[in-house]
Amino acid sequence: MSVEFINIHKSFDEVNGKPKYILEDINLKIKTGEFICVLGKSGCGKSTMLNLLAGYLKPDKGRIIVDGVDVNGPSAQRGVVFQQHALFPWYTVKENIEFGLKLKKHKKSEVEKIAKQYIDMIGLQGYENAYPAELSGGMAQRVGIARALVNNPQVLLMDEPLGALDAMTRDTMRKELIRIWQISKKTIFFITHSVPEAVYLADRVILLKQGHIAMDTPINLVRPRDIRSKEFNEYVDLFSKGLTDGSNMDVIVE
Ligand SMILES: Nc1ncnc2c1ncn2[C@@H]1O[C@H](COP(=O)(O)OP(=O)(O)OP(=O)(O)O)[C@@H](O)[C@H]1O
Repeated sequence: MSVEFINIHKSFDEVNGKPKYILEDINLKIKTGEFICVLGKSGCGKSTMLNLLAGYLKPDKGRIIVDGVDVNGPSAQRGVVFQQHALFPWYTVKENIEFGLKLKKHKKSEVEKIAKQYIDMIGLQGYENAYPAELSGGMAQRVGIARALVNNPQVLLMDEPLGALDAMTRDTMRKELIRIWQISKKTIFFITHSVPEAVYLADRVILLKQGHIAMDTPINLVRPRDIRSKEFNEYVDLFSKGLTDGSNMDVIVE
């Protein structure tokens, strides 16, 4: 599904009777199946953009259009994965994945078949009956991703989904995510603080700065990407410079 932000303005407060815009005049077109990474300093409005697209927030002005239809609230077409995977601790891996489907009143045999398909996709065969407390952070996050995928959303919204993981697991999960994306062909809107993560994952990087799109840059590198290559690191330098402007930075440059 394609996504379009048109003239989006969003404020939470007013200053001297005027809205204090967190996002101001955001215009962005995302193609079906495109992997977009949004980079930006803390507080620049990344999550606000994601929450608007998810339908959790309403813009002051402007429209968000998904495949020709205005976003007016949350929809199963748009699956969300957060940094904290929010699994039900009292449910097993299989039950957590089945939960969303059960709500839609599928047949039991169908629910089991779909859950199995997603357990295979995330490589957790053998852990079907494990509880979240028995899983590593990376495994739990994979369950979180499967739970978002199970309703077959056409757009996947990911808010720092790998942020809480250690460096090695994070690296594995990036590769895993590319594999899942290549199989499922979803449109992905992915927020990160990590410049190399954005360069590794994205078809296109959007750099947000003080509520504006400061850069909108395609990554012209074949996959799988070599993080040690000169070209990869030229992109990392480009976005790092774009973010810092010589000022104090809170960006991870691994
Ligand atoms: N519900 C809300 N009410 C009031 N202010 C809010 C609300 N949500 C976000 N803000 C403010 O909007 C600004 C942007 O927040 P947002 O969470 O979008 O930033 P972010 O770029 O995702 O930051 P981070 O990288 O730290 O998650 C911040 O100044 C934040 O305090």
